[in-house]
Amino acid sequence: MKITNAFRWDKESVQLCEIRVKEGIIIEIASNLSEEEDEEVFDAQGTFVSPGFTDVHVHLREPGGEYKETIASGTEAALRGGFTTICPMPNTEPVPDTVEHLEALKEKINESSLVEVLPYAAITSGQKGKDLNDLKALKGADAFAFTDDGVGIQSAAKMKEAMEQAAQLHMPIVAHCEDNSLAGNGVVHEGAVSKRLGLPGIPPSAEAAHIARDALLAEETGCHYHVCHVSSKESVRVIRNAKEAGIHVTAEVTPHHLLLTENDIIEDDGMYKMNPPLREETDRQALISGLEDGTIDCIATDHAPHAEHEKQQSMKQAPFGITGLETAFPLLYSYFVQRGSWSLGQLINWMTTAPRKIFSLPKRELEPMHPATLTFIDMTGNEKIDRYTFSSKGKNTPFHGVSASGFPLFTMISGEIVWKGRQGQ
Ligand SMILES: NC(=O)N[C@@H](CC(=O)O)C(=O)O
Ligand SMILES: [Zn+2]
Repeated sequence: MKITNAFRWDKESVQLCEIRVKEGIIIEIASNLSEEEDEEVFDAQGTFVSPGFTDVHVHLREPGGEYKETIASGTEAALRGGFTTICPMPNTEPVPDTVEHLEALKEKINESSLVEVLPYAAITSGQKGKDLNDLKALKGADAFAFTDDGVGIQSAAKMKEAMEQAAQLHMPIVAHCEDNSLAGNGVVHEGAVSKRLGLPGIPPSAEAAHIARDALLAEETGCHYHVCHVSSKESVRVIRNAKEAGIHVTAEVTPHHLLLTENDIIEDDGMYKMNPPLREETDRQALISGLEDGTIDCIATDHAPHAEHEKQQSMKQAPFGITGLETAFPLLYSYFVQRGSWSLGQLINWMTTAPRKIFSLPKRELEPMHPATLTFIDMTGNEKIDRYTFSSKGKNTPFHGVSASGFPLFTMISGEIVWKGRQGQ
């Protein structure tokens, strides 16, 4: 197959290109490729082509929470957002905390996923923070990495034990950093908005204290420690210091923490409730500079679908989380790339190469010998985000009605167009 009329990021600028694909693999890329007899031609219609995005932090809810999302609906949302590899978190029912549970989950994934799905296994039994799982056996059953995301591991001793074992297995420990004794029953950032709305707050130290503790444990044990959804300037500082000390720490940031602050919360509205919470403008700026200077390694959506009746409640009642797969690229492209803060190359790197490098996944570059697993993005059109058109069952986004460019037009996996939903919409 010859892909024509596509633009790509070529070192410093966007260039028109043609891509030859044989048996699902990219074999040639040039501004003009020769004609081959009887070759199928795919007209990319002037879209921008990128390797499919990788998201190392999503919630698919299956098994146990199928009313919020299923593997089928979540992976369709991934395709629609341009993601071709996603890593679901283990806060499901049951939790993938045994080989049996993980195997059952992998079977469900084989049956219904539309993209590559690499599931995490939990660190502790039932994610209760008490009994360590058989990490060696879970690695043997292809766990992507270990995490109790959704909840922080409260005991430092338990975290150390997990890291000791993970280090021996050369597997990362991925952490939702939250000290419950500091977070309490908080629902928003502890600050102006928690005061104005009379809601219990979550101080930044609830996150940063865990990161500091765990960075020391990672140093002691030699474990690779990855921090989920960093939200505060204090956390960025702690991670920067840890990296400077040579500790193997990596970190991710979500689009919503890069784009929103507590000031976007006008009233007591469950749609703005997420964990960690939206913080202050100085935090948002620290996250942006942390990403730009390499303190934060990659972007992950923390796609957290919930049912409408759950999110249309007040802050105290609604569950934490917002969806992200179908809005991540357009929002970041429109806000940071179109306005000139980032190059397209930077954004693509944080959503493709960087997350794969953190977790030593096979590279997916726009280069010969790499799989033709590609996302084609419409860079010129502009449309309003409409949560009712989401493939995800979770319509819970605070970005409904926001105008953006950069929506994927089609997604290709190993040379096959597997999604072209936006055509003619
Ligand atoms: N981020 C959230 O607000 N919620 C996540 C849990 C998590 O990632 O911590 C969820 O499972 O809904
Ligand atoms: Zn989390």
